[in-house]
Amino acid sequence: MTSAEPLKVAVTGAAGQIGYSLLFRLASGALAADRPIELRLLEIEPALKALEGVVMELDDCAFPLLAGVEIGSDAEKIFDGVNLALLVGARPRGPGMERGDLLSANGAIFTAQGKALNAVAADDVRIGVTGNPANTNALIAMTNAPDIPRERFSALTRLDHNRAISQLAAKTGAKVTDIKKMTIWGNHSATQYPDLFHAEVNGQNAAELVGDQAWLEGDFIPTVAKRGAAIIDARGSSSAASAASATIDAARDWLFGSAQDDWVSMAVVSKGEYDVPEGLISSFPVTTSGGDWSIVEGLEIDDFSRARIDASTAELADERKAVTELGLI
Ligand SMILES: NC(=O)c1ccc[n+]([C@@H]2O[C@H](COP(=O)([O-])OP(=O)(O)OC[C@H]3O[C@@H](n4cnc5c(N)ncnc54)[C@H](O)[C@@H]3O)[C@@H](O)[C@H]2O)c1
Ligand SMILES: O=C(O)C[C@H](O)C(=O)O
Repeated sequence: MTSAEPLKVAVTGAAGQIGYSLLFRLASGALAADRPIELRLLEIEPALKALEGVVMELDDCAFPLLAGVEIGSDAEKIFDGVNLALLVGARPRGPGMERGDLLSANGAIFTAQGKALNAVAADDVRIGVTGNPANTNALIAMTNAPDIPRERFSALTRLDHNRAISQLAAKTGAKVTDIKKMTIWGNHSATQYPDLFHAEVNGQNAAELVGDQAWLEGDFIPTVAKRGAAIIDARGSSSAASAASATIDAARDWLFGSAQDDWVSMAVVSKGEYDVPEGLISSFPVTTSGGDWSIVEGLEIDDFSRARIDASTAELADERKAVTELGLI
């Protein structure tokens, strides 16, 4: 496709909270500043009226880059020819729930959407899953789309990555732009492992600079891993604007490339890297270029990190077992 052609971007759950932030940023050029965009918005039938209202608002912004908007509840129509599918639509958790509690409620959405993408998406499609439990939903969609290369599926851990950068910046007094090579390993859940041992602050190793293992274990890791729950407690509903922002960060870097001197966190299918069981969609440090990601290899993993990566990937293996038993994959 030539760069003058609109990028066709599907968003599911478009009438939801995240959708309300995401659509306006997509349409205003946050994904591709010089490329027209066509939005394909999928919702369940009862939410289509609300979605019509959101489309009126999109119209009213007169966004120069917005080349068209289509809405509907038929996934095969909405996904037809899409270059990017952002799968956001799923029920959020409430207070006291873990994201894994949503497996049976949300899993079935991703079998149907995986099949529809398999049937009608563009050959170059990339699929980013934000709806929770994101890693296992991405696994379900990937397994139900056998003709789409497995590398085209990713689950969102960029929000966790951004949260970790923000916490480290606050601790060290650095700017967020001074922080590089942050990594989130594992599941987008409370078992995730935000890793400071490879992160850098102005080129200096972050764990050494902080020099405070008690803060790292007792403050930094739980604050990042439980941030979603803290926001639910404070706001009464789950993170939305920050989730939309991270969804765009992740898609932009995937499609158009990440910085040469840095890496980002993406949950992608494992080929056994860092002893993460093959076939799980687990978060890794990745670089991106030309629409492809590659896992940063060769990092030394000490016993502390190993135990945390293993705990989170064990949870992912349990989730895979659960959705296998539910007949979703
Ligand atoms: N990975 C992350 O970092 C991250 C961050 C925040 C939220 N989330 C998750 O994103 C999801 C959406 O959150 P939200 O706050 O926007 O929720 P929301 O309830 O406000 O919106 C979800 C929307 O999805 C729609 N939907 C339900 N089933 C659908 C289907 N089959 N097809 C299309 N649309 C469908 C609903 O009608 C609703 O409008 C939740 O699962 C939430 O937990 C993930
Ligand atoms: O925590 C949640 O349930 C929502 C989201 O996954 C988040 O991390 O904010």
